Amino acid sequence: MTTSHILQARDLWAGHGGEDVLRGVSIELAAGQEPVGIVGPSGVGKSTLVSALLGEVKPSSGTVTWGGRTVTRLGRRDKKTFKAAVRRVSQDGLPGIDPASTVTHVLKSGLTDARKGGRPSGQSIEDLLDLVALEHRYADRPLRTLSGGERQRVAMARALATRPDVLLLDEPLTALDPTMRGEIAGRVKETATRLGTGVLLVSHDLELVHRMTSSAHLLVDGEFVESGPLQQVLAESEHPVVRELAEAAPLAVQRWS
Ligand SMILES: Nc1ncnc2c1ncn2[C@@H]1O[C@H](COP(=O)(O)OP(=O)(O)OP(=O)(O)O)[C@@H](O)[C@H]1O
Repeated sequence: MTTSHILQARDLWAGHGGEDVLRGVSIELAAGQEPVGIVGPSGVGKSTLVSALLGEVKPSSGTVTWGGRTVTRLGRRDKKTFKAAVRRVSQDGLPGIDPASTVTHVLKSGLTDARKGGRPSGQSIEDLLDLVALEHRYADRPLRTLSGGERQRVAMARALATRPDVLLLDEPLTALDPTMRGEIAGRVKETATRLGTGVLLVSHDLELVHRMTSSAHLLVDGEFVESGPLQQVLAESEHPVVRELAEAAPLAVQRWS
């Protein structure tokens, strides 16, 4: 039995090269929670927040904790548990992985992470391919032969292999065409609901955020300037940057009833 912990940032200030990008962000993520979105213009710190939540960027002030422990100071054993419990899928798909690796090899690494982190996932390679609508014949394909969108789907399947408590999705489906993006988003949402995985979705794609999450934070210059159901925030906010986003939003998101 694995215990599920809360991943929490409190009054987080963090950035790069001694310069803070995030200025006092607080957020809580946990298993069983409704998916949450983060929306904001380019360069406001969305990816930095995800990196800080994973302990890759150290706060200059404030805290990021998992089950009450500081994520940058987890011991070896807790790190393995954390790695399986909190998973990221980024725009890059599968950075740092040998392009000659097969899809099966990549997915097995996810299942290994699950085992090392004490999360027996019980899923087969075929189950994982089904989650992201990839045919089973993809199992033997080397990564270098996959399209960008197919790689992103393999990355998503690998992240789901541990049945994580929290999934951090940082522009995870940008390489997919809109139809496939909608299809995979639907499957991920359904899988996350079934597994009780809490999802944080960072995206420029307002339609995707609207579709996958029930509430969103609007991040501007490193601060959450609005939070709530995306349509409502876009309709009601008087913040000038949010107004700009609202005016550029697709009609399906602008329609507020
Ligand atoms: N490794 C790094 N070293 C130095 N500066 C960085 C680094 N990573 C990000 N930054 C800077 O931090 C700021 C925030 O970047 P971040 O990637 O978090 O923004 P973002 O909101 O995710 O942007 P986008 O929507 O364009 O992906 C930017 O000004 C960026 O140039």
